[in-house]
Amino acid sequence: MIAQPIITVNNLVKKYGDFTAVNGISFTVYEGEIFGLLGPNGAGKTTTLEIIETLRNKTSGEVMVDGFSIDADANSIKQRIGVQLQAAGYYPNLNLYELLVLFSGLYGVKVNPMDMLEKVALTDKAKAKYKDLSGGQKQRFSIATTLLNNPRIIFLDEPTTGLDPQARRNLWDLIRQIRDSGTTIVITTHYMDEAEELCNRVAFVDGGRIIGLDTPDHFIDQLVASGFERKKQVKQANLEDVFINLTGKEWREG
Ligand SMILES: Nc1ncnc2c1ncn2[C@@H]1O[C@H](COP(=O)(O)OP(=O)(O)OP(=O)(O)O)[C@@H](O)[C@H]1O
Repeated sequence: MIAQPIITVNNLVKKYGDFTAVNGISFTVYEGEIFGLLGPNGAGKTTTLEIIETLRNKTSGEVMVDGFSIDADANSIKQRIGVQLQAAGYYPNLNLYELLVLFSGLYGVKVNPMDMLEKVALTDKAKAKYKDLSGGQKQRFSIATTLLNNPRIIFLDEPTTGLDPQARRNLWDLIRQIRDSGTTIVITTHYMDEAEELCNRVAFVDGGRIIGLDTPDHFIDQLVASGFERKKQVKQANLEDVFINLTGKEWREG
């Protein structure tokens, strides 16, 4: 099957006054892939995502999402994408079940909150408040909210930052499950092991430009072929493997 483009970004520019945060970025995301935007702090990743999500205005360039232009059809795009809400949007007096009822109402969709919680292994937390969840549970709940409108694409901005090794790995499984069920995923991360593990393709962004775009395997093979060698011989395992081996793989936080 030929991969179909689902997001095309063409020569995207975003200026904040005199400062150019995004400086002529172009890339295509294909249906059904996990696409990673990688790069140092301040590279322009979040700005690029927020423009694609129709949450931020661009200065110039073209963006098409699932056949719709961000200029002409922002509302159609909003209906087809899932975006993580800022934690501030989680009303403190409502429990997870009630929050999902509220958000699905805002989207104008009918969902069974327990089905959504089951997708992210939080059914036993239905009556809990968001603030009382662990870091991993908060991230999983936030991912559940992106799935409410049965989106074609979800956007995850640093979804595993601050999580312990088990919680990260469990979140990777969840993200892969979502991809395997047919949803395209665009993700930013500062963890290269995560990008290598999850992403079908990655774009490196630096200074508002894309400086490389390929599969993780290709990037690594090319670097090795160029004669690159690690300074220190790497051991067969690392401290994270020790952590997982000692503490187990199961979900720790309920
Ligand atoms: N509203 C704003 N006004 C002015 N400058 C901004 C604004 N938002 C972002 N910037 C600047 O634009 C640049 C790109 O920011 P952006 O958040 O897109 O980077 P990022 O790649 O997502 O970084 P990080 O990895 O730290 O999240 C940064 O230099 C940032 O300070």
